[in-house]
Amino acid sequence: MPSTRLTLTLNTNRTTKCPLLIPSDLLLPTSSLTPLRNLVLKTATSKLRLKKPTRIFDVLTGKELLTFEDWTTALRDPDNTLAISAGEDFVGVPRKDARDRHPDANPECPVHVLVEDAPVDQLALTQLRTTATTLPGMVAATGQPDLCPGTKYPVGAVFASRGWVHPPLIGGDIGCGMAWYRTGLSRGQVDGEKGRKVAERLRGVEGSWRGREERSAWLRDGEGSCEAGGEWDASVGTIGAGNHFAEIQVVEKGVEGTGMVENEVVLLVHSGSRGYGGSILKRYTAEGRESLKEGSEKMVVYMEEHHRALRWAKANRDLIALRFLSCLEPGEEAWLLGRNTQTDDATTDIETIVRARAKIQERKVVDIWHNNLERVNWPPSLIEDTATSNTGLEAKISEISITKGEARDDYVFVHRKGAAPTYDPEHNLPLPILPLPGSRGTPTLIIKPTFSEETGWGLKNALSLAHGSGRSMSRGKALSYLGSKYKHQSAALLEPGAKEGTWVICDEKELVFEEAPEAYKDVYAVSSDLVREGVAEVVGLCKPRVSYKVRNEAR
Ligand SMILES: Nc1nc2c(ncn2[C@@H]2O[C@H](COP(=O)(O)O)[C@@H](O)[C@H]2O)c(=O)[nH]1
Ligand SMILES: [Mn+2]
Repeated sequence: MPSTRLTLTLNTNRTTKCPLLIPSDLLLPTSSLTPLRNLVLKTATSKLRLKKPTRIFDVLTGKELLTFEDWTTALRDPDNTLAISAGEDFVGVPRKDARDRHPDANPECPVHVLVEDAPVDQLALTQLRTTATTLPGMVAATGQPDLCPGTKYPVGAVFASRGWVHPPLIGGDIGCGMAWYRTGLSRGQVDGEKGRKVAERLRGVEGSWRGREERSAWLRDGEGSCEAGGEWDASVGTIGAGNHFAEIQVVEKGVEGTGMVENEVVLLVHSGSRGYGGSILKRYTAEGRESLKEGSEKMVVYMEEHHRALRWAKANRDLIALRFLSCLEPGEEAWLLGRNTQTDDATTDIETIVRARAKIQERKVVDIWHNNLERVNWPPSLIEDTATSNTGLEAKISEISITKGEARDDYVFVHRKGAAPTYDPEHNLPLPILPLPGSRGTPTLIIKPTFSEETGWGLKNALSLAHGSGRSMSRGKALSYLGSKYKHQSAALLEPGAKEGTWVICDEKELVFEEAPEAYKDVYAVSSDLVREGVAEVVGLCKPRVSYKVRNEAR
């Protein structure tokens, strides 16, 4: 039997590869698997420079090679590739062959990639294309310019499907999103050294907010209660780990009529459904079946739970804003509720809580979910309406048909994972502005979605835009590379380099490096891709002054 040729690649970076010839005597049914495994792992150590390789996956199927049968199946395909892992699970979406393809998969699914200037990782493109062509029901996929690789599915991506929903595509942080709130401060109160004082005032915003009954009252909206249960509700009003943040920004270039006024100060809150969303996803992926058929009992219940988590996430952002405003505008009575009382069983009358939540809405400029699922009319089109059709494009685009379809072929489920919507689902109207944040050290652009015949009225961008600049380095890489680059200067990463810089509150050492501005792509490259593709305009700009991630309040 001739020897078998294959390729080894890093599980976490498919661009690093090396060839390997397996001698035929290692593949006899009577052979032990140990020499074969050792040869592969040893080659990975020497040629791929992987320090401690322990697991081997078939890239085609994503299956870990454990038994003799696994090995023979994997080596049957000429030139197959094995992904070598240092212990982590398989990264990416398996490319199943035609025999295994789901009957509702669409190998011809159109994939738009709106990227030219922004750098994009090959693994993210592979994840985007593989997901679009293998999961059932896919009708369109779009890679936004902030596209980057996820564990299995990409971030900065939008997938539209018919007849199926896929909970893992939007991930566990259901309802994560961003909201801008106006504050009563002006730039003179946050520029330069003043920013340090403002940062100092941001205390009492960690840990559970007040008592159970007050939280329960806060978690009521126009649809009733969106409580998740004591365990999860205790975290409402908290920012959470990772790259969630609340940031005080100066509006450098405002946008008339939107609440973003030049030289005023706004608060950008980025948070989601905390542990609650993750607990939902876990239940729907526990059995390994990740796609839900439309109309099945499981899908209907998932959609209900997902909707509740979206509402919870909004209530969370509003409560974070209340807690921050209580520090920023201490004399304002409406925000007093944001302060924690000494005892957990103290109660406030429900009226006060309802009033405070209403007051927060008055300060809100925009609030979007960037991890969510939505049923929308497809393909997007203009509704010909004699009342508006002669009054110019602006009037026409407010009539884009987004959620009105009834027949099955009229609508799709848009899955957003790290992608902002271009319209307000509640009022079914295009959104006037959206935040496009860069990082804690770079501007947040104010962008306006645009619609035109050339973009298929939103088809090309799947009615979505980039939600940020996206990572240029994985967390792991940022931690090791930036951690050693700034080894003796980590404190300097938390202070503004110049008058216009940012005071950063981040009492978690690893997060300082993982979330450093250098770990993100250039926000201007992302915006120029959106503008060139004809899906957005840049209409204004904010700059960060105080960025709050996490504070050890005992200090
Ligand atoms: N203005 C700030 N922007 C930030 C910060 N940290 C991250 N980011 C940007 O937000 C998005 C969020 O991405 P998500 O996938 O976690 O939702 C990210 O792409 C960055 O561009 C910050 O501290 N301040
Ligand atoms: Mn997010």
